[in-house]
Amino acid sequence: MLFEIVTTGSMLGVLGASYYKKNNLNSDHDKIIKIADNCGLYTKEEKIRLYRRRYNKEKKFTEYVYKIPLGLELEDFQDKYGKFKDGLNNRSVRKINLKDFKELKLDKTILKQIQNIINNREPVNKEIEMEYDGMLIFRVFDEGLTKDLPYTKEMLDNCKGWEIPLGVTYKEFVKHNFEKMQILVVAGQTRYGKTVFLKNVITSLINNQPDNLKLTLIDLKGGLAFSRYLNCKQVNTVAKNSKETLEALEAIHTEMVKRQEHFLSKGWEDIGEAGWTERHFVIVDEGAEINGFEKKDQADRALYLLGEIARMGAGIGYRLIFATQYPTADVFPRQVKANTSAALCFRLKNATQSMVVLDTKGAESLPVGLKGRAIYQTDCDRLVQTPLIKNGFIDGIIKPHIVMKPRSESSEPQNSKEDTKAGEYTTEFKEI
Ligand SMILES: Nc1ncnc2c1ncn2[C@@H]1O[C@H](COP(=O)(O)OP(=O)(O)OP(=O)(O)O)[C@@H](O)[C@H]1O
Repeated sequence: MLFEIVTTGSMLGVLGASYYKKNNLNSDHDKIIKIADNCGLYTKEEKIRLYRRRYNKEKKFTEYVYKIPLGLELEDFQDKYGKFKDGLNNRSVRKINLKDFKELKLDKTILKQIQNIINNREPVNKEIEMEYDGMLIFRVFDEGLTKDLPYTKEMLDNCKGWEIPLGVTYKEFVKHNFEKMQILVVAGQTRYGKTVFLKNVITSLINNQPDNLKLTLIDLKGGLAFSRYLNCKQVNTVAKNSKETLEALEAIHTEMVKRQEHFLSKGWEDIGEAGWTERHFVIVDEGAEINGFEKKDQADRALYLLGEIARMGAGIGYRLIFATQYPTADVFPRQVKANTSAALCFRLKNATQSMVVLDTKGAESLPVGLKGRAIYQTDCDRLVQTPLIKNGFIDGIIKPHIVMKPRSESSEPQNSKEDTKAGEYTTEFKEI
């Protein structure tokens, strides 16, 4: 009996799926034609004409190739992107999930359960992409960007060197490479995923570069978010207030100046040429708090030092991540903004804030309440879903890297010599 139901169910599922695909193909093409018509994308003599259609099974998209009327160009169609996208997503579809048949309960409600499976409808979530290559290429992806991306070990294994898993777009996995883009600004309204992303960065780097990573964590939200990393051997400092922040930044600055002199004396152009493998990451969570330091001269000094790390640091092995929920012009040290090559921007309050971070509007229009959704800006802007890393997963990864460190009230870096004054520590340069 069970076998019959499952077999019948599977057959219905297969038929349903192929019915869905066939109709889906036709209706998407019909819709594209109709939307183009309604948007005035035709001339007196001609309308767009389908030349070829092909389904890419692996990447799950249908490619429609259209001949477009003379006098129209790709941009005319791209301008109507929103209309095409909404038009292709304006309904729900019957979707039979085969795995639901496996979960059937053998009781008197069985027919009802099968009916529910067959009548199941889900909103469509397609993404489109347009390109011109003598013809207009219209790619309709079966699935748009996911709303939910768990962080996995596979993602981590996929990252090499100084890469970390940044997230996914609707069509690919995206990594951020700190060797190529050494400064990263992270912005977003509260509770949209900044801290989770920073924990992703720290955990990924600890796992992939355990012997080369050095971390200075400046957590001006009280130090709780980063507390689980406190005893990791890669963590040099966790600074939680203005005093500790200044001490840590002064120490880094002193070290940077010495390192620069050393490079000069050796004739090395950068850390690559020096052959040094260590990278020192300075991660600031809630950079806007610096402006709120009690003494203005302390705030100015801290912003200046961060600016110096951004200006001088990249070539000699320093990396900076500056995160804030209040991206106004005065929050960003000028040098940080000027030297930033990448930004990850979650939803922001308004277009002005978006302009500060991305130099363009858009972050204010990201979906309300959708955590982890962001614009990743490098040489282009990409809409991404960032991975959600769970604390249990983090603890498993960092466990082998935890060492017992002496508890100290001060945030003086672990490798500072006892006789150095606060804000000063000695770096021994090792040639390899
Ligand atoms: N990528 C993600 N995917 C799904 N949910 C997420 C993601 N990132 C964060 N969240 C959820 O949102 C909550 C808030 O995230 P997070 O603490 O990173 O926010 P935040 O931007 O740092 O906020 P605040 O500025 O107030 O510290 C998390 O506890 C988690 O439940």
